[in-house]
Amino acid sequence: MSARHPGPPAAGGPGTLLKACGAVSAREVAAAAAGGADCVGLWHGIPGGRAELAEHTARGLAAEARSHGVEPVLVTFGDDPAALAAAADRTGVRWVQLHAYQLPRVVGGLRERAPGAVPVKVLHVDGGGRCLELRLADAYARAGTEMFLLDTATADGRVGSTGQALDAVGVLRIADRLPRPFLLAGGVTAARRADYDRVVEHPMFAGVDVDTGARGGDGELSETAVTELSRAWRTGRGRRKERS
Ligand SMILES: O=C(O)c1ccccc1N[C@@H]1O[C@H](COP(=O)(O)O)[C@@H](O)[C@H]1O
Repeated sequence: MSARHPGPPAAGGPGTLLKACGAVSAREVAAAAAGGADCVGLWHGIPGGRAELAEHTARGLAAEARSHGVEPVLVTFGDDPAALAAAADRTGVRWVQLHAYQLPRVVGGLRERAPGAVPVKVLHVDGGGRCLELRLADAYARAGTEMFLLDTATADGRVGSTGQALDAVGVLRIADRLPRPFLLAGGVTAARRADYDRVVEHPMFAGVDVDTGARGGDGELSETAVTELSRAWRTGRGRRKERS
C-alpha cells in the first residue's frame, strides 16, 4: 500500500482513502490531486472502455500522479497474471484493481510474478445485497489481495461506473465477512455520505472509490467535485441527510 496509507484508516476520519477513477489526461490527474484524492484510477485492459488508456499513456499518467503525491491504480478486466504483471511493471504502477470476475489464482499469479504489486479485488454486489464472490473472499486474501472494493452489479449485468449506490445494510453484512479492508464504490457522492454512517464506522472500511460523482459538468474529473467528496467522507460522521 502507499506510504501515505499503510493500513486501514480510522473510521471516517482524515485517513479515509479517496480514489478518483478513470483519468485520461494530466489535467484530470491534477484536478483529482488538487481536490485531495489519494489514488487515481487508470484504466488499462478494459476493451472498449471510455477511459481505456494505451500502455504508454498509463505510464505517463502514473508518473504524473506520483509527481502530485497520488498513488496510481491500474484498473483492469485482465485475467492473465503474466500480462498483468508485465503491465504493472511497464507502467510503473503497483496497485492493480481487478474489476472483473477474476479468480483467486489470478491474484496469486500476479503476486508471484510481481511481489511488489498491491492487488485490489472488486466484489460485485447486486441490488439485493448479494455478492456471489463473497465465498471466495478468504481465498482472495490468501492469494495476496490487500484490499477489496465493493461495487454495484446491475440487474442486467453491468459492472463499473453504474452510478448506482449500494444499500448500506447489504454492505455491512458483506463487510463483516471480509478478511481485508474495503473501499466502497457505486454511485458514491458527497450527499450520499449520510446514508453510510455505520459503514464508515466499520473496522474494515478503508475509503471510497468514485468515478461518476467525481466529475464536473464537462464530464472530466473535477477539483471541486473531489473536494466536496473529500469534505463529506473525511469529516462527515453523523451528518444530517442532505438533499440530492
Ligand atoms: O465505468 C466503467 O464502465 C468501468 C469499466 C470497467 C471497470 C470499472 C469501471 N468503472 C468503475 O466503477 C466504479 C464505480 O463507479 P461510479 O462511481 O459508480 O461511477 C469506479 O471504480 C469506476 O472507475
